[in-house]
Amino acid sequence: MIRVAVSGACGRMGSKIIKRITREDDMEVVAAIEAPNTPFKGKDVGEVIGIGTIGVKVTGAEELEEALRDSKPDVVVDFTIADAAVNTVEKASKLGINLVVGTTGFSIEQLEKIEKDIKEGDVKAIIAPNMAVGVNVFFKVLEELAKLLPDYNVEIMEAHHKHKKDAPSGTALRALEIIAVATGRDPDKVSVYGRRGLIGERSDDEIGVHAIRAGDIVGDHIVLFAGEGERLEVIHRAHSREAFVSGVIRALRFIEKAEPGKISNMNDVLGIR
Ligand SMILES: NC(=O)c1ccc[n+]([C@@H]2O[C@H](COP(=O)([O-])OP(=O)(O)OC[C@H]3O[C@@H](n4cnc5c(N)ncnc54)[C@H](O)[C@@H]3O)[C@@H](O)[C@H]2O)c1
Ligand SMILES: O=C(O)C1=N[C@H](C(=O)O)CCC1
Repeated sequence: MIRVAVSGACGRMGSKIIKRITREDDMEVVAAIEAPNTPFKGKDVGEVIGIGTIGVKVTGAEELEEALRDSKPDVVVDFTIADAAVNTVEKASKLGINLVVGTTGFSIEQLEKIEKDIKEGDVKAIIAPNMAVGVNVFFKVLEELAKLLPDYNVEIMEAHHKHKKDAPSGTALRALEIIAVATGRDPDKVSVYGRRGLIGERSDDEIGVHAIRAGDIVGDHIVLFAGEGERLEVIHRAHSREAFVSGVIRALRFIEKAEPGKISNMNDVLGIR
């Protein structure tokens, strides 16, 4: 049995991950962590998320370390916000517990700290801004297209629900990085986030990144490659969060095979080269 602690347990993703784990034969939820001083503290997480009692009480993140020591998970899954995920990685790494992190919105400094903690703890970790299988194939297609169409103008557009806190999405930022690196550009130098005013002509080098927030959109990503008289568009649309949850389950089954002390991604899980 894979013993799993879920941080962000009552959120949109955390609750769906817990529901799915309870239906799998080879894994079980052993801890449910929520925001510090959560009103759900002490309640059975199954009751809170509407699946009935599962025998795991919600713990506030102020007691994260004790909760991890007591419940002895093999893996901590984190779908929270960047600051919280950095803390999860620090505590889990110190305790030698493996990690599956789907949280997005990290700063460069936060990513450096995460990398350092995982290295020092010598734990196995899968961190990916998008766990959907289709998105990870989409990344591979983007890399190939960027090499095939190096002088086409690239624009990246993403749309998500109105509750999403970070922008642009982690997925859009990964697409930017993949396309820029594949064409020998520095993503930080060529990215242009939205456009407004008398900005002059577009340079061929730049890559535009645009974020839409509206209603209950689960997650759309559109990348267009435009040349003279034509454009090629690659689109991924998530219809349901189950697409991400399925990726989390695959990551949980893979993690024992990941390299310790290093951050693995969904390419490693899915065998995409
Ligand atoms: N990698 C992927 O496939 C993928 C898919 C969907 C969402 N995400 C990312 O996952 C994150 C969460 O998304 P969501 O839609 O579930 O958000 P959400 O707001 O519904 O859920 C986040 C939960 O984390 C809790 N939380 C806040 N601070 C905490 C702390 N210190 N410790 C523990 N829990 C804490 C919140 O109370 C909330 O219940 C976002 O960064 C989002 O971009 C990634
Ligand atoms: O709902 C969200 O928030 C999502 N965030 C991820 C991102 O930022 O890329 C992936 C899909 C859903």
